[in-house]
Amino acid sequence: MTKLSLSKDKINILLLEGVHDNAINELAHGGYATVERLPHALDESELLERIGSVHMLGIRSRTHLTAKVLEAASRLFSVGCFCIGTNQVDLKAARRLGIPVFNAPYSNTRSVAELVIGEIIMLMRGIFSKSTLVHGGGWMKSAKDSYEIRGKTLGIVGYGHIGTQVSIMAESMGMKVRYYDVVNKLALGNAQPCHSLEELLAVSDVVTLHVPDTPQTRDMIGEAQIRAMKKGAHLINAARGKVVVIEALAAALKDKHLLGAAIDVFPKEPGGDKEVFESALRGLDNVILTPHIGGSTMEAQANIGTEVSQKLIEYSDNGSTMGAVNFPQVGLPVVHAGCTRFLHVHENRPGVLRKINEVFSGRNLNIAAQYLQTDPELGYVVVDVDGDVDENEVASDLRTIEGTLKARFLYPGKR
Ligand SMILES: NC(=O)c1ccc[n+]([C@@H]2O[C@H](COP(=O)([O-])OP(=O)(O)OC[C@H]3O[C@@H](n4cnc5c(N)ncnc54)[C@H](O)[C@@H]3O)[C@@H](O)[C@H]2O)c1
Ligand SMILES: O=C(O)[C@H](O)COP(=O)(O)O
Repeated sequence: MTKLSLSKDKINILLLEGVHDNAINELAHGGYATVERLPHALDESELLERIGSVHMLGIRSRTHLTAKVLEAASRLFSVGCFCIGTNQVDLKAARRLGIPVFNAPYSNTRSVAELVIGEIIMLMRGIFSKSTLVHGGGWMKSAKDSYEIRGKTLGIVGYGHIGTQVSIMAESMGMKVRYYDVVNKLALGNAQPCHSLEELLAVSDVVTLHVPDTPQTRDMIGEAQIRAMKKGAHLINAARGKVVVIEALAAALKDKHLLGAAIDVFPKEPGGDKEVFESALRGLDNVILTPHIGGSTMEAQANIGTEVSQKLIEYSDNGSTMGAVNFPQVGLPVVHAGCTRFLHVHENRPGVLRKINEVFSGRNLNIAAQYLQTDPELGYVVVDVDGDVDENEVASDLRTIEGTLKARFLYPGKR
């Protein structure tokens, strides 16, 4: 019979991209010691080779989990993105396969916000080009194109976790803050909303982007938007690379329409540290280029390591999907004493719940507790059943119900 649940020592965990030690420690503390950690990302073919034996996978922004990889992941039951962004995962495919995806929605927020604040000052003082000149033995003592940030206008596109942090810090340093968001957001401090992106671009001395990668934000800052910015303004992108059309930005920097830019994320980023970084921005004056390190601080990585592994453990131990980005959210108490917990993920269609209950009533099993959460497409049911029960048999029957995406029980050792 197919094994439908495993003891913790048989749960294979693969962590990619140098996830912090805290993740390993937290997992070990939770009883999960079969962990392999690699310092780098894997490409699609490497993932396809290895994914078949993995039960829990941890990645950061460089690992792309395509539908093809997820479909080959026959044992995978959860994914942890040890970062904020989840656009590198085909979330719909993961849902369809009954795999919840977790992330750390704000553990590196402060790190990105601090980097942006530093960059605003560096850009407006032209520090990067001046420093490069001095490194080369040059000397150019001048105030030309050097400005205080006090009294200048910062335009924030995307007033979410990071955007609002930047807003508060920038105001406390004397900047005026304007922001644009597609959702109505509470203005913090004296920040003022703009009715359109165009309005924000026209009034800002520095524009900083903090939107996710979505079909709506792809190429959001192209030729027309860059030319709509004030002459002599600066652009910062520490959000996602595909938001800015790099060639249009490079042209505007070359003809001095913009005086500077700080770019941390790129439409095409090297797959590893040994790959050469190619970009039209390389070598341009007063352009700070960083290798996607907005969230790469010791503090952020440590916090993320703990936060995401806790979510993976909760789901594995308990079935809780709180914090999953692609799944109905079910927060669960510990399993009722003397009970077995079954987890069932299914397409949200009429009759599934009835059939699930029939599997238990048909065996004269008493349901001690039941938790259900659905969204328009997906249903997630957790059932605690009293007394002696042949877990493998019940789980097998649950799997035969039409519309089932995943069914398993919590291994007795986990209770
Ligand atoms: N450089 C890095 O290392 C790094 C680190 C952390 C996060 N990030 C990226 O930063 C981005 C923002 O992160 P966050 O935590 O602030 O996210 P968030 O979800 O808290 O905020 C994003 C905001 O953008 C708004 N938004 C969405 N689409 C928009 C549109 N078309 N126009 C205007 N506003 C729009 C949303 O309403 C939301 O308020 C994400 O893409 C994340 O992946 C990068
Ligand atoms: O989404 C994020 O949190 C950032 O892009 C950071 O990603 P990283 O963990 O790959 O540095």
